[in-house]
Amino acid sequence: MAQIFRAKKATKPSKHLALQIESMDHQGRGVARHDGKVCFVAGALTNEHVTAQVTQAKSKLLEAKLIKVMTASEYRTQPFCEHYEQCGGCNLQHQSVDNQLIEKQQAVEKLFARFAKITQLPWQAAITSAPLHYRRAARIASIYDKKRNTVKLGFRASQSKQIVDIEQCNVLAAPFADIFITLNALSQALNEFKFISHVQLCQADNHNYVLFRHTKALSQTTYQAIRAGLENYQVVFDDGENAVEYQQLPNYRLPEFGLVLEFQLNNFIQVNQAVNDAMLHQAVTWLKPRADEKVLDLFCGVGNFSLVLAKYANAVIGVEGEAQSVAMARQNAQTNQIHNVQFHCFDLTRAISEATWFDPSVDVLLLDPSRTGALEVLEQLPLGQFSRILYVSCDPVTLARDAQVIHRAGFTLEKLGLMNMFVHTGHIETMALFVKQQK
Ligand SMILES: C[S@@+](CC[C@H](N)C(=O)[O-])C[C@H]1O[C@@H](n2cnc3c(N)ncnc32)[C@H](O)[C@@H]1O
Repeated sequence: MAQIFRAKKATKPSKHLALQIESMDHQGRGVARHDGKVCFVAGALTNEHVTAQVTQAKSKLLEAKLIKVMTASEYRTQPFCEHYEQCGGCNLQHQSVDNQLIEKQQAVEKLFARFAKITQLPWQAAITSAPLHYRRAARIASIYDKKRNTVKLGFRASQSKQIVDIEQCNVLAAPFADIFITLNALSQALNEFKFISHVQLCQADNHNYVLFRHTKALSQTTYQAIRAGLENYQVVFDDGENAVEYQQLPNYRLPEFGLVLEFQLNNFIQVNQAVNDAMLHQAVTWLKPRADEKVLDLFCGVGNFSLVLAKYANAVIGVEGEAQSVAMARQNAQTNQIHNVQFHCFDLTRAISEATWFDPSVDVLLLDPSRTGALEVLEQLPLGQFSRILYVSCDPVTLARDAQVIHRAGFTLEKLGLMNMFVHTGHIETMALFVKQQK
């Protein structure tokens, strides 16, 4: 039987579209319209006229790659980093810092109007940060290329699993900006570097830490060579099975509150120290916890908010899902001699009927969830028992969704403020104060 061979269809690159950018979304992408569809263009700014090529088409949405800026926004700036085009890190370097905040605020307004049906937001001044060297913690990927017998070290490329070789990163805390040179030299000199899956950096207040996560045992020679190459840092190793051995645990100080918090490198800590200090100050100023009040701090980590609030309130209950963070929070309460706080380990997506920490006499609720938000717990808590709810959010979509639940429970959004925790990135961090309406 004759076989028919059909020539493979060549994938046609889509033609370039001329687009007028109308606004920016909550991920920092330009938003335009084309043929009745919404089109997202990463790298484009409001009011720009650009050409772009469609990379993904859905029934109502298009995603397009920026080809050329025909008319530039007055807020367009020259990116400061040579890796900007490839690295998935700081995707807003082409936008002035002030304008980043304005656009982020507008993106939050749209989400609140859409999900929570709240308009006229009570904006307060944003918490801002130094634009460079603000990141005290970061994770560097380390990938072994078997074919070439080389190790690639760097950050993930934008929307990809590829690693971008980094030479210098100027948003990292100053002691780490050039560390890639040393790490690359070590990876070339040491055969066993191929067993390293990632390197974690952390500028604590006592030392600068570098953690090497390895998937196979390393020889003493490799341990010593890594330590010798990084003699100005505290080097620690994590084999994924045994507890990491620290000569001294990393810590950070909260000078305004006279606290020192210890943590382990796999615990969550707020990445931008200056913004964290200002955020804690703002939380106390907005909440005004009184000496006769009890506070519930959900998603409490190593006690960042709980221990501060315990200085003002009658008692604080902190709840956190990661056992090791809870252990650190308890230790931090002890070393700081704070006795009116208790910490509980609990997965806050679970039924709170199983919670031993629930106390119907708590007056104030603070929530600081990860990006998935706090819907499960908010829908279960009898919100009417609280007089104030402070929501610290790292995702405006889940904040707006959860705000609807709080709003429906009879609370008014009284204050809202951005916190520019991750300058030059599309991340939006927000603090929202809800106050129970008087009947
Ligand atoms: C954004 S961090 C905030 C931590 C702390 N409030 C701070 O300021 O450092 C979110 C915390 O929520 C915890 N978490 C995430 N999902 C959780 C869950 N389902 N139940 C309980 N805790 C969870 C994480 O381990 C992390 O410590």
